[in-house]
Amino acid sequence: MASRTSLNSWKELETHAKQIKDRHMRDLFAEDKQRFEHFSVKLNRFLIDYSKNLITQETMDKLLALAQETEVESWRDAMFSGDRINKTENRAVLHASLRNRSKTPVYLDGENVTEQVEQELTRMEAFVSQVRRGDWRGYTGKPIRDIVNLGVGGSNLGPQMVTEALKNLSDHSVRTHYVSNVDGTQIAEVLRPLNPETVLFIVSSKSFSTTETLTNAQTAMRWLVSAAFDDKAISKHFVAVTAKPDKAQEYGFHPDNIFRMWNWVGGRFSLWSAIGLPIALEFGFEKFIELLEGAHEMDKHFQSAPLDKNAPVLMALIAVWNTTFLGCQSHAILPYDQTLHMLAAYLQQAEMESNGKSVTWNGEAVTYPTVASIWGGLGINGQHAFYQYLHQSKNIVPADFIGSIESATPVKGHHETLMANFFAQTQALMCGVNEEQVRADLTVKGRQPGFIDQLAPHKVHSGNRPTNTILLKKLDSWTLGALIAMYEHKIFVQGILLQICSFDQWGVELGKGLAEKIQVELTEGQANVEHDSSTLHLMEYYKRNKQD
Ligand SMILES: O=P(O)(O)OC[C@H]1O[C@](O)(CO)[C@@H](O)[C@@H]1O
Repeated sequence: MASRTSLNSWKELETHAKQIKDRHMRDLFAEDKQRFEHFSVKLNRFLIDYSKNLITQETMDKLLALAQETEVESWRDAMFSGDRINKTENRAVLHASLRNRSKTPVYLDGENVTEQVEQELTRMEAFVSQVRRGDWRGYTGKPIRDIVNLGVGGSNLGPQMVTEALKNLSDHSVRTHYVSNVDGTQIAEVLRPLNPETVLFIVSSKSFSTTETLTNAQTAMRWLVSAAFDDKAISKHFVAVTAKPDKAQEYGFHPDNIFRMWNWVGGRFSLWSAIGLPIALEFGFEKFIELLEGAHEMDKHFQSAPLDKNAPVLMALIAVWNTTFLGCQSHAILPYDQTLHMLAAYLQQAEMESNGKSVTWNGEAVTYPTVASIWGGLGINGQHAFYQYLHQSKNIVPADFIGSIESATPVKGHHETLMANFFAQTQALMCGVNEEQVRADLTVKGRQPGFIDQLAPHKVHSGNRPTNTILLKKLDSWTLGALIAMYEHKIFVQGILLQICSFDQWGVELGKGLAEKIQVELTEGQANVEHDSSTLHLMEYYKRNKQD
């Protein structure tokens, strides 16, 4: 297969990027009064405006030609129909089947995946209603009040992000808590106020071999048994979610307490599976289904909309344009919605674990920047923290601004202030303010010429800083499902455009393997002299001072 850099569209984009770098978005807006209409898409319950990027129609035509040349549509169809597009792990990529509310059959190795998903959803529904109705009882016969999810990465971030995002919709039948870190502080703090009689633990691990999660599971089991004085209490207080049910059984879980996921779901794309159990427990099964329905609507849009109106495709093209062709190295996620305070952390894993790679799917070194580093946080708080950097740093950081027309929790006088900032920021980042305007402004304010000379350069904002604006009608489970699915598909399309396998994560293995060896050396023996001198000395210093 031809390398990406040899494609006509790629070469044209490289040339075009050099030409457009000297243009300012301010002028592009002045030249095209219809710019918003040209560069925005309206979807059911949300709108995406990508007009505040350094693009023209020519740019979009060339980017769309790249999508054609890289056969985005046939890759997309291959994914939905269960082809093994995760080549390095020889796996299908079927997370969209988890929310296939149309229930169209999808076959993998002769088995109907849709049927398997429906069966597991039925089991989840029964379990959720048992727990929420108070029929699932703990070892002293009391109903469950607190759910503690033990999982890390994809087995934590998705459910926790969604739980936080929908917090205001909880009826408080149960409360969910999350423990992901193996640092004992987290589990100790979470368990401290809880009553073992009324806690249900979910051990969430696709592989059921993640040390951090299994260490937390052991601690939680000890905590429970030391209160119940009976190992049998475990089956009333522990369920597992995994793609390796045999391992969970070996660990002592009864088959009825094991919820299934599958190898064809990547951990970071798994919140739609039983990994989302904490969401269903806290908000009810109906809300969980609404989340799936919103995502399914996005799947249908992704599958059917023409490329130039296709939200995930457009978002991916813009991301590749900014990162690969214009050289921006990071990307900020800036929600103006308190409930989305974990979105940046969630997307960090989704995007960076998927596309943070430097070989193509053929194993050749990539010669172009792939994915930006993803970071961010609540917009309004960021304005008083890191936005200085966004506005005036030498580095250009493209950003996604995400806000809602209706507040999730209306409080008189708050939402307009929030949204005024939301709109002001993308305008300021795009337009900036030049020295002439700064001087004129200071003069009107009656400042002395000497003072103006001194201050003016500091007040200049170059502008021309790219942003996407995503405006939701209201953050609810349906819209959230659609939003997350949009980002998932964006990440996938980015991978296709860049010739990267988005669904493996080999880069996490080296450190994991080393940690296993070092843990033995820390607990049982000497540090291996073959470590580099920094690691060796750090370990020795650690051991010496720990003993002292
Ligand atoms: O669900 P598991 O198998 O415990 O894995 C947790 C996380 O660890 C990773 O494998 C990275 O180490 C992620 O991809 C995954 O989401």
